[in-house]
Amino acid sequence: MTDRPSRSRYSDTLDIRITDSSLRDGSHAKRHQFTGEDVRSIVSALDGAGVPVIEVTHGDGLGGSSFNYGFSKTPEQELIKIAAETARHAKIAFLMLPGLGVKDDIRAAHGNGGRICRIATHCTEADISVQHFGLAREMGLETVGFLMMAHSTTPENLARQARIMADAGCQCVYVVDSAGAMVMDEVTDRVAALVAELGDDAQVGFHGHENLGLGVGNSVAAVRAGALQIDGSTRRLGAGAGNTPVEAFAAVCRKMGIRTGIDVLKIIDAAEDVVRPVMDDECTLDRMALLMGHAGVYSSFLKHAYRQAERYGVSGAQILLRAGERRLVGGQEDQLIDIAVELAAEAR
Ligand SMILES: CC[C@H](O)CC(=O)C(=O)O
Ligand SMILES: [Mn+2]
Repeated sequence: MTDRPSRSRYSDTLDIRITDSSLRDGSHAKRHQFTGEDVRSIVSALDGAGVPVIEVTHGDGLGGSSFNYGFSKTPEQELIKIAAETARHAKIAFLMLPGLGVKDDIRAAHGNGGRICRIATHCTEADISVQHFGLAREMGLETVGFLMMAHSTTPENLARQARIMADAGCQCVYVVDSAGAMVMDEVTDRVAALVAELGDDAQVGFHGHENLGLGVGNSVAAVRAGALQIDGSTRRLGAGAGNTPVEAFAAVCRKMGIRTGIDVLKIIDAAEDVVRPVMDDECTLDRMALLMGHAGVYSSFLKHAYRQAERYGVSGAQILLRAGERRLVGGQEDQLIDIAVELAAEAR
């Protein structure tokens, strides 16, 4: 990728670039229990199907393995190393949230073969990413910025935050629909605002969740508005109802004449034969997931809400609805416990 990306297509051979996040966003759905063998088999299958970028990290990014977010079964740096040793063509990406991960984690991920550093902040807090983008660029890493919970601010504000990331060295800023709460026009407006603001300074990307069943449709809207990088997860393996299914999106792109470099038949097989057996359950659009899209709740809260509902004998749906009312953001997982305690007290 060059420093001054094309605005009309990703490269000479790709119209857009797809990043598969099954081994990072999918970590939420697996309660962070991926093994080295899971990573080896999934990376091998995705790489063989032509997926150009594969993201591997704890679901909450570097340093996420903790009491608050859930401990990893296998250290993420080991998983990144296995992924980099397995991939023959795909680049390995890793995610970090400043504060949860630290600069030494970026250095370690680079040492283990990670080549794309994706830095995520809440959509109004891009300023906390500045030094991390600086470090990543100094190290020769490709950089991506994630503006999370993008439904919760206006396109204009989001564009201002994207400008902060781009000025800090971010080469592609993503509109991140963390809650799967956006409908097509909202995606179009936000992506278009970032494209207008960033011009040739940085590309624009879109990361969707399926909580309203709109992952593929929203991703198409993003591409139409000028996004050149799109995230998805094979078999939707991601938080909430999962992410935009890569195999479905690749098939839709093929029909629309959008070049992704992904072999549709191979990725369909990988989804069924390799990714599904690793999953505990399908990522489904059930009541809890749909409520998240409806109420604008961070998708990674889903498993936490289930756990606290069971622990305190209260309704998981009520926990999520209150989380939406309070506009909780990523990092406030502990407040789900407070809500569950409150609901239990109210029921007495
Ligand atoms: C780092 C937490 C989160 O899962 C990032 C992400 O994928 C999102 O906000 O959707
Ligand atoms: Mn996500």
